[in-house]
Amino acid sequence: MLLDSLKHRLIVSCQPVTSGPMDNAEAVVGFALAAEVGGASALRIESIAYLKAVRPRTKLPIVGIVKRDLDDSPIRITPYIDDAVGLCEAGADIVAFDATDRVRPATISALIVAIHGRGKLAMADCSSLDDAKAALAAGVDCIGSTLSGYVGGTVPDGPDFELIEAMQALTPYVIAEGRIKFLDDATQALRRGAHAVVVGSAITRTEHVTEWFEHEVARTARALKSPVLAIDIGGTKILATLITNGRAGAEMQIATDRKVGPDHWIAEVAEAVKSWGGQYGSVGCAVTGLIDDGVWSPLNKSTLNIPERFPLVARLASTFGVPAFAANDAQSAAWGEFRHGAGAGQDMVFLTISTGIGGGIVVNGRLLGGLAGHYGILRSPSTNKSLPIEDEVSGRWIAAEAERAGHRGDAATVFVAARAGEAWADAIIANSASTVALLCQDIQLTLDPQRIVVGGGIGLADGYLDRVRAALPDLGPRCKPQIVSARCGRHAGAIGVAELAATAL
Ligand SMILES: CC(=O)N[C@H](C=O)[C@@H](O)[C@H](O)[C@H](O)COP(=O)(O)O
Repeated sequence: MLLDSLKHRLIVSCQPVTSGPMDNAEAVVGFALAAEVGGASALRIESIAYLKAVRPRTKLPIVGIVKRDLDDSPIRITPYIDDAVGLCEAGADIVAFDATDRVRPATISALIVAIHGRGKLAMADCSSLDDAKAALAAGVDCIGSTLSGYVGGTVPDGPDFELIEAMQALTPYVIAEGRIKFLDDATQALRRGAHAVVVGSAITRTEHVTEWFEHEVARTARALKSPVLAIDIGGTKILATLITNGRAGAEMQIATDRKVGPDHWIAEVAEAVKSWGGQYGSVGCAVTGLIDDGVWSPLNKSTLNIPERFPLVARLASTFGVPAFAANDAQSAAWGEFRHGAGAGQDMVFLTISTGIGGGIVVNGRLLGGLAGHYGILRSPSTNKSLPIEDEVSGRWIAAEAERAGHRGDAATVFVAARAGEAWADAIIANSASTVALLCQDIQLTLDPQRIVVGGGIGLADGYLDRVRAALPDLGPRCKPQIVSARCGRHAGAIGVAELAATAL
């Protein structure tokens, strides 16, 4: 039957926005013929008049509907028997009607009798699985997800894939319809079991499509010109800066008072940037530790002792009076490098090697959140399994090793000594670099990123990355990580979190 010929095919709904400039037969016929040229397998046409205009111009099957706004019923699609009859007579092959469980002028059974009596197929536009069950029990030939999201409450953004998937248990003739806007929506609908897919607005409602683009363009324009207040809270210092489109403007820095907590740090920053009030529209905060749903928890209390589950985003929003966003600092820096630095828009892993080790992962153009990239606390099989890897690599470890070798000083002094040819210092740096080399190799073998971007005081110390590259195991050229130096410097976290905030908010 006709429905079988529509298996895995595209149906284009050509419905002008009522009273809009396209609300005339000529425009509807134009859209219908353009859809046919483009390869549509069927059309969905609204109103008897437009169906009569389209019918003689194409051999494609047509799903016909009549839309009405009734005073005494919320039923909008083909509410009356006369509508169904008129559509059949105007040449519809399938007549679709509102099958929602609401006060209605004509029963579902009566509509089906009228449609089947004229040799046409009946399609139930459903809002739920219960609608679909009732319509099938009454004898419809196919069911659509058309009205999901339109029977009360806020209309969701995307298609109702769950309903589409669940409907398959009832019949093979499930038509995915409603808010299918992107190529991926259409293919997903088919993968999740739809028999055919209807696209309307995204193809034929130029007013809507224009609006979608305009909205995004205006949003981006706002983001590009309005600075974000970016705050980077680290174990030793707090940096606040105004970031506009990846560039740092005014900035201030204060030492992190480790004896107090986040409420105090936020209050301190608010006081220090008071004069910037009114210049920014949102705040982004990069922090050491874990951010889940705007809530901040420590991962390593020795880096910074913060309470469990601190409501960071809520506190920032109430303190600064603008929408707020927060992310882990190394993940933020990864995003900063990806968008404006050495990542160059390629899939990458970022490592910051300084007092400890942090990291972030960008895969398929998306920054992974949660725990992803917290390499510092990894217990690597290639190193001492009982210790986090940062305890065999970082600035703290380098200084501690130096002391064990009888040389007091910080990591920088060890680098100076190594450059001066001191064997003890050279051995410590070589050890740290070879552990990082193994980490980079493990990263390459798990994620195969296009580049590994390394930053941080140790990572960017003169000659360090060359040592890392030299210490990579020889697994052949295909397995070799591309290790490059970070470019956003100390602003990487701020730049990244500002951009994440601008996008998320
Ligand atoms: C809810 C309702 O009245 N839906 C109508 C049903 O015919 C049309 O307005 C939609 O355009 C059609 O379903 C296609 O959906 P979308 O335009 O989202 O691709």
